[in-house]
Amino acid sequence: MPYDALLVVSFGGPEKPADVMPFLENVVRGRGVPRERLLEVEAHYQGFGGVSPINQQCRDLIDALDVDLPIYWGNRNWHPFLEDTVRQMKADGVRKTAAFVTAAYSSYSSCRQYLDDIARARAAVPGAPEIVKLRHYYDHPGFIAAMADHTRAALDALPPAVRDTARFVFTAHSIPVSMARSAGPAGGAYEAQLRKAAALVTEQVDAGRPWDLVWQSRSGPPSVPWLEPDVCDHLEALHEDGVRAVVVVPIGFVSDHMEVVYDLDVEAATLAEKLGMALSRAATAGTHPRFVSMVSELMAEPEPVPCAATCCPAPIRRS
Ligand SMILES: CC1=C(CCC(=O)O)c2cc3nc(cc4[nH]c(cc5[nH]c(cc1n2)c(C)c5CCC(=O)O)c(CCC(=O)O)c4C)C(CCC(=O)O)=C3C
Ligand SMILES: [Fe+2]
Repeated sequence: MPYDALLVVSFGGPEKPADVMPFLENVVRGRGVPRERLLEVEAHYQGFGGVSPINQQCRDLIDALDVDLPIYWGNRNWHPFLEDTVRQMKADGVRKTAAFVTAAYSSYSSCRQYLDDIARARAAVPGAPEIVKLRHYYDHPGFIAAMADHTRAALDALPPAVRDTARFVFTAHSIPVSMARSAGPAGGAYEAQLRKAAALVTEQVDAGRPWDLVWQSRSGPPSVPWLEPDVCDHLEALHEDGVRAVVVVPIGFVSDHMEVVYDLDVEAATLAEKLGMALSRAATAGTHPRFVSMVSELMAEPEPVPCAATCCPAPIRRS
């Protein structure tokens, strides 16, 4: 193996009430997210004591990893910041590290932006180690097996009377339609990869069961089109079609983020309750043993070919 360390790269999240606004300012800097949306999202975080589950999820994953090398962790938007981590790696004499990013799919937000974060952190640290981002893993047997196990468990948790007719509703973070169009080397990769992952999970759990892919956690100004339908609108539509039960599978996230514990476990769950629809939410990959072993498997693969510079381009911003 050519690496002498593993670097886990993640989004970052607040860990106390006073962190929430500065964290959100970091996330949306220069991105045209309306103030009202920001205040709404702030309230979601404050409703959970100002703590996002994401950082603890990163610590749990790092504890679970079976990797015989030093493991480092750096975030885009909150402590520990990637640049500080890269500085520490340099001080420790790391020369070449693999980077595992906690986002499985191609798009500007889930791939290119992390590459840019890594490049910026390296540029700020003279003599920084070489950092090799591991490949996309949305269709890796480890990720799929973890999500299939969790989907099966969520299905089994539904009342027996509605279990056979329950629909699988896969959800992922919505992104602007323009970002979806330019995702991956030939465009459209975010949606195509999500569809592939959802199909693989369904095939393993119960081939032939009807499933849908829908979106959640829309941000940005209302004037900009984002991927639709939203998961809540979709639950209403399913209800009107007579569907009585759903298994909601957050296939777009690799661990429980605020989007999962608020937008699904509070918002979607409240709506389902109102509609009289049974809803069971599948766990995210988290520290599932097959997801954990996947990381070592990725590190043992030949070094991935880097993405082309034109892949998943940054959105054009008017500000
Ligand atoms: C594709 C994608 C992923 C999946 C890939 C990945 O995992 O990276 C993801 C993950 C996450 N997004 C997160 C949080 C937020 N995302 C926001 C805003 C945005 N997300 C976008 C896309 C994505 N986001 C986009 C296009 C925006 C608009 C602004 C911009 O162009 O960048 C905002 C602003 C407020 C709002 O929601 O409006 C927040 C607070 C957290 C942390 C949650 C926690 O604390 O547990 C995580 C893991
Ligand atoms: Fe986001």
